[in-house]
Amino acid sequence: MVTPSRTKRLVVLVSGAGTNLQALMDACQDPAYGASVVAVGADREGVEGLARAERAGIPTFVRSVKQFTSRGKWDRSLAETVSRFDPDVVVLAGFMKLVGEDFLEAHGGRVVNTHPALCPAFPGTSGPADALAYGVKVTGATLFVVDGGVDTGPIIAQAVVPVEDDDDVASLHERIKVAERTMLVDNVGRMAREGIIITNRKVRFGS
Ligand SMILES: Nc1nc2c(c(=O)[nH]1)N[C@@H](CN(C=O)c1ccc(C(=O)N[C@@H](CCC(=O)O)C(=O)O)cc1)CN2
Ligand SMILES: NCC(=O)N[C@@H]1O[C@H](COP(=O)([O-])[O-])[C@@H](O)[C@H]1O
Repeated sequence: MVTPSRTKRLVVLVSGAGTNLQALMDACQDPAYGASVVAVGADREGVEGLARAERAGIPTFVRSVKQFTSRGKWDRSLAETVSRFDPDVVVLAGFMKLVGEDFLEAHGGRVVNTHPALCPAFPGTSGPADALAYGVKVTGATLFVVDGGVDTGPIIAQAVVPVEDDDDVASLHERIKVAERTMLVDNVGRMAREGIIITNRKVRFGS
C-alpha cells in the first residue's frame, strides 16, 4: 500500500486583490491537491485578499512596516508570526514587500513568489508596465524560490503570454494573471506532493 503523504501547510502572504490566493484556496478544496492554506498574512489592513481568507474561515494576520520602529523588527515579527503556523511552503502571492535576512533565515528554501514578468526581465513592482514600455512581444509570469535579491531566485516555472498591439497595462496584467494563476496552482501543488530539489539554480521536482 502506498501511504499518502501528509497534506502540506501553506501560509500565503498578500497585499491586494488576492486572486492568486483565491485560486490556491479553490485548489485546496480537493484533497488530492495535497495542500491546505492554514493562514493568510498581509502587510496592510483592509485588502480583499484578507477578506477572501476571512470568508473561507482561514486565520489572518497583518504586519505592516509602520507598526514597527525598524524594517528589521518588522521582518522578524513577520517571520515569527509565519512560524507559528508551521508552514511547509510560504507563498508570496502579490506580496508587495521585500522580505529580509531574518525572514529568509527562518523560512528560506520554502518561500516562493509569483512575479508578473518573465524573470530575469522586469523585476520589481511594475513588471507589466515595464514590459509594455520596453515593447516586448511576449511576457508572462514566473514562480521562483525567494532569495535575498529582487526577483532573482531559482525559477520553478514560467508561463508565457503574448503582448497585443492595443494592450494597456491593465489589459496586459489581466492576461498575465489568468496564466499566472494556473501556473501557481499547478506548481505549488507539485511542490506539496513531490518536493523540490535545487542544484546550481536548477529547480526540479522530487525529493
Ligand atoms: N527578498 C525578496 N522578497 C520578495 C521578493 C524577492 O524576490 N526577494 N519578491 C517580492 C515581490 N516583488 C515582485 O515580485 C516585489 C515586491 C516589492 C518590492 C519593493 O520594492 N517593495 C517596497 C515597497 C513597495 C510597496 O509597499 O508598495 C519595499 O519592500 O519597501 C519589490 C519587488 C516579494 N518579496
Ligand atoms: N512584484 C510583485 C507583483 O507585482 N506581484 C503581482 O501582483 C499581482 C497580485 O494579484 P492578486 O492580488 O490578484 O493575486 C500578481 O500579478 C502578482 O504577480
